[in-house]
Amino acid sequence: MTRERIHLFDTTLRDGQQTPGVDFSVEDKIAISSMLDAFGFDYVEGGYPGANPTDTAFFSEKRTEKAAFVAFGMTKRAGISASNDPGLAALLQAKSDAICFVAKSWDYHVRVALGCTNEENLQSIRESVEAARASGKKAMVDCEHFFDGYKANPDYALACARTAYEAGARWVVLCDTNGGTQPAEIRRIVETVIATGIPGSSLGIHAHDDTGQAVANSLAAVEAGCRQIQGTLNGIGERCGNANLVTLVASLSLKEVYSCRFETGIDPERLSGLTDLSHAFDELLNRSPNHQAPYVGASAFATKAGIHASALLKDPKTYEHVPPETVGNFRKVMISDQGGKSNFINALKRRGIVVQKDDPKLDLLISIVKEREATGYAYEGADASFELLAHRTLGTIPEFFTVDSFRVMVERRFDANGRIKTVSEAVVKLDVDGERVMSVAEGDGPVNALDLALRKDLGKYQAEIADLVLADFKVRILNGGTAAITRVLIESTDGDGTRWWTVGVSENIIDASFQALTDSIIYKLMKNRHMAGRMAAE
Ligand SMILES: CC(=O)SCCNC(=O)CCNC(=O)[C@H](O)C(C)(C)COP(=O)(O)OP(=O)(O)OC[C@H]1O[C@@H](n2cnc3c(N)ncnc32)[C@H](O)[C@@H]1OP(=O)(O)O
Ligand SMILES: CC(=O)C(=O)O
Repeated sequence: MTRERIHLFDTTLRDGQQTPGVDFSVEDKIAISSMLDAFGFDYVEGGYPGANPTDTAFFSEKRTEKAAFVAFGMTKRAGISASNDPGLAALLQAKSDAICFVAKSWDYHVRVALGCTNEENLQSIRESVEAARASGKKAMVDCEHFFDGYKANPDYALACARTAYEAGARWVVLCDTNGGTQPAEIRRIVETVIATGIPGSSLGIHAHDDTGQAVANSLAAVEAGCRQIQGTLNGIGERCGNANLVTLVASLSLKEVYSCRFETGIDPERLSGLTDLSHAFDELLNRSPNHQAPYVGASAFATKAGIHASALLKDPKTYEHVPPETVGNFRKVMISDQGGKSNFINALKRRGIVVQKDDPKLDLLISIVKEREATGYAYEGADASFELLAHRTLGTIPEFFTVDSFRVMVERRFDANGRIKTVSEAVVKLDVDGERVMSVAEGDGPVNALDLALRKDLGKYQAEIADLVLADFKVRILNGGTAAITRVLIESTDGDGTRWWTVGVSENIIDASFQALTDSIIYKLMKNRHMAGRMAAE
């Protein structure tokens, strides 16, 4: 059976730019448009030339190779001709393949926001589309507030869509601008539009996520006949965002109900790059990826529940709706107090530690983890500390060094110029293979001083930790008041780029930090001996 083509229209650089806190530079736009182009989206809407210097500069060149490069802007203003409208002129001059006009399709908006007559608005739509086509560009019309407009005055909303279609718009896009329309309404209204004679092959859907249903609304529109979907990477966009194209690409490709009927322009081999695309975009925005994002989130294929882990080990299909690798994600069975034996066996196996289900040491390890988690440890986020704890409990770890004592001082004093200075100094005494080692270091703060002192002299192991770097340090206070428990998570990295996380918990922040710091060093020494880090290296 031949499949119908769904055209994917990305508006990350236009509607995505309307997200509070998001502000793209020209360089950002260049980088993002090439990512979108390479991934295989059909249309890349780059912004609104003429509205601001960034967008005008961005449209001074065509920025895509395969995707159609689209400029966005409003239809000509009422009361002036198309040839005299400066906004329209900027759109026509932009180096784009197509123009996507935003047009009012709710008579209430025509009256209140535009202040012109319904007929004048239809004329603006018609003449704008004709002007775009006359300049050799494809025209599309985003019918703003189409669904709300249809509910208020169906004849007028339809007249706007029809005017765009008859003027030669390649796509007439039905917009749920305020994002409140429900999937059943979308389906019914799209079917009605098609019944009036505008074919689904010319209709698009632009859904906002104000009721958390932008993806569902887009799919409902496709089921009803629309063949273009507008959306954004990771669903960014005005207010609650736009339809998430990352989710839509995955569902259209992997869910049989869609994949047997439809195909997109995205090469199936690209699908395994979906997680990377989503995360690379977040990197560019300088924000952490959403762990619970469908398909691509770090938790999308993660479980910490023992019953789930047990079944996953027998067959991953038991708790996965699609194989994680199809979208470039991976399965993660975490260690936590929700876990039973299977969870632990699996987690240990991935670290190269083999233990039998009936081994009493396994029961001991499970009870230690559960006890420790009850006191504030969190091994889900501290793989390396978990691994060390397992080795210690199973008796498979060498004793590299022992800590005799440490001391940290924080002193506030005047420096030689009479300025107030706070100095931290740490002293660490270790036993390394029978040799007593004492190190003293000053640091920016007490934890920094302690870290420097601990790593200053590790006797015969010193050269081995030369490339160890502390990448991140997170402190969490677990209960309020002066007797609060502190959890410290430390992220470390080394010369080969491996990253690992260690944890320490104590009523004293310095003590909690010291535990996490020593775990990090011991893990590094284990790793150097190929006794650790299997999972980190996978
Ligand atoms: C649903 C959406 O997301 S639509 C896209 C919304 N995005 C943006 O607005 C971001 C970019 N916009 C801008 O930078 C500015 O609004 C500009 C440069 C486009 C226009 O700026 P200004 O000329 O100062 O107008 P301003 O922003 O104050 O108001 C919009 C004007 O456009 C008119 N207008 C709005 N939509 C349309 C339309 N579809 N067709 C014709 N005119 C329109 C309004 O009636 C209003 O006219 P008025 O100035 O006579 O009251
Ligand atoms: C055009 C657009 O962004 C909207 O109607 O939501």
